[in-house]
Amino acid sequence: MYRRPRRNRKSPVIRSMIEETRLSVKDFIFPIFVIEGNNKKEEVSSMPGIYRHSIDLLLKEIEECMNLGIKAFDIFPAYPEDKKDKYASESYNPETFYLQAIHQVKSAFPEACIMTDVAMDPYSSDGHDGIVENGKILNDETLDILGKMAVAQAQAGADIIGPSDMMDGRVAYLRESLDIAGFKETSIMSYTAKYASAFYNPFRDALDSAPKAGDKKTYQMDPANLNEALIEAELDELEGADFLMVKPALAYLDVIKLLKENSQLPIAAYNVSGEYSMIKAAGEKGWLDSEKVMLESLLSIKRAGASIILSYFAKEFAQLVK
Ligand SMILES: NCc1[nH]cc(CCC(=O)O)c1CC(=O)O
Ligand SMILES: [Mg+2]
Repeated sequence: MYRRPRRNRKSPVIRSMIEETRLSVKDFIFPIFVIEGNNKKEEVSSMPGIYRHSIDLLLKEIEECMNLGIKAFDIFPAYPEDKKDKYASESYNPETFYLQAIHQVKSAFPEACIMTDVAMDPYSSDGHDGIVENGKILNDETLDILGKMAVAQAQAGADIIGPSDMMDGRVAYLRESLDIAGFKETSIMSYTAKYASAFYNPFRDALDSAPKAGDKKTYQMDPANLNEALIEAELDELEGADFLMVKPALAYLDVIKLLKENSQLPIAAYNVSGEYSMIKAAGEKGWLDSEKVMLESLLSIKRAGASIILSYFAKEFAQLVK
């Protein structure tokens, strides 16, 4: 035997020299939930270790993360039912607490990178990402609301807006809306290939944003499809997206790899709520070593081709490598 691959595995030093993939705190965007009020920190029941923070405590949380080297955050609002309506009007109300939260975070930490979500669901009384009319989710009529929402978020200080609703034509529409409003430098991270996944449930618990009727299959992609992700990617590139995102991550590593091979844009992957909760739950039961499984899972997402990982594990990862 002349070829013995095991020689390169014989010691920790050699193993670490030949490591092909390395995770860094710089790879991460940490999704964080914000609620109205003061001095509030509520744990999401289906996401142990993940909280909804009022703005004052959100600032503290972000400061802690910044000190750990996490510099990018995706902030999501949880609104009470009485603030929701059919047209998600609260989403672009300049007085609304979410926009204030973005403004305060950006003022306190100008060097942080703040991403926001552009979709109707946290503000929609129907719990859908678009306007619902006779059981249909309207595409073009929804774009106008998304445009107002994106401009309001950019105005509040968002560095990157993340259209997450899978409406057609939204990247072009938002690019134009932002440019006309003078926000030429606001980036767009498109949720390019976002699947109609059962892994989003804990997130919908966190925001109380589950659809009141029906599902999201007429806008989010069928988990069976791969070619369709290429169509979505091509359109988002043409429409002016700065980053392409795949979501969820772990059950869609092939999609991450495919987009990486077919686009020169940076690829992001969203390691979603259910992927987090599964590992946490098995860890709590003592069935898995959740820390090791976390590291292995995050590594697999990067190995597949994602240069940016949105993950609820971001802070824990940073604490671990500190
Ligand atoms: N458009 C809303 C949105 N933005 C991010 C997620 C899910 C994130 C997660 O599960 O962590 C969702 C839920 C959905 O599409 O129903
Ligand atoms: Mg699309």
